[in-house]
Amino acid sequence: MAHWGYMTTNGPSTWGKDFPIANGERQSPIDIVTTAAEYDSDVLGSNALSTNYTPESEVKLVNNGHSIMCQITKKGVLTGGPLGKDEYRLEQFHLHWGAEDNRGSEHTVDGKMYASELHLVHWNASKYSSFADAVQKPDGLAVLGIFITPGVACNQFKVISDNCGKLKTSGAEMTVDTTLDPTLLLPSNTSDYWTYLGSLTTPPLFESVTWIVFKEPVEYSKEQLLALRNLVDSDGNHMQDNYRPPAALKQRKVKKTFT
Ligand SMILES: NS(=O)(=O)c1ccc2c(c1)[C@H]1CCC[C@H]1[C@@H](c1ccc(O)cc1Cl)N2
Ligand SMILES: [Zn+2]
Repeated sequence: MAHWGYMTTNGPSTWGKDFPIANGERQSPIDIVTTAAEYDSDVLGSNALSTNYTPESEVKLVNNGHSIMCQITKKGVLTGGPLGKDEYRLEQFHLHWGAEDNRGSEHTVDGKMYASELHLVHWNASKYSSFADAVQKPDGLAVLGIFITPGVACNQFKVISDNCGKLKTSGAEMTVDTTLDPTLLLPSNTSDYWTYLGSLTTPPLFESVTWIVFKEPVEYSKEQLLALRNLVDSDGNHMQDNYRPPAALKQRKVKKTFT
């Protein structure tokens, strides 16, 4: 099969051919039905989700043909909440977005799509020796999902959006000599989130992700969203609508930390 992508010929509806797990029991993203989510108090209090990220001193950006990715080199740790005592290390972050503001996120909330969704990908460093070792394990990964809506510019995201023009083509990489604190990419409220067991949202679709999706969206400016839409993918087309539509919930429950 031609390399997977998001076009009619190689998009999400065709992925099951090469990646049968596409129709698995714990696929992502999902539509979050807010009234069906179960309040779970034990992810609060002492066991609150906690991020302890070290600001990057230089930023490594990669156009990997499907998204724009920032490879993390410092030792950022995510723990607590649904992750219990396990410490998950920040490996990279990337985004998904639409051709227009009315679509682009992967998770939806009662059917509502946001303009984009930022993913901070972590691997379970308490149990596994590397990202590659963790990527296929059922408790191997944890991804923070942050909804993005058009509004004021996000200053911390400027280092990415200001450099998209230099990362136009698939495979382009660059290192920017500036600091970036991943904590500042998170919404101000990190206590209210939904969480469920799911998968990577692109091939290889491994069912190894504990998803944590924050309720509060963050704002990026129109220009910052346009910078993403001007990237070029591995087929030479504008990198837009690089989101997978929601998969079936099947026998899963979504938990929430707020009433
Ligand atoms: N939308 S997402 O956050 O669910 C997502 C989906 C697929 C992949 C990733 C993130 C990223 C995360 C780190 C690995 C990378 C990628 C991959 C690359 C090389 C590999 O050998 C394996 C993998 Cl999984 N694939
Ligand atoms: Zn993603």
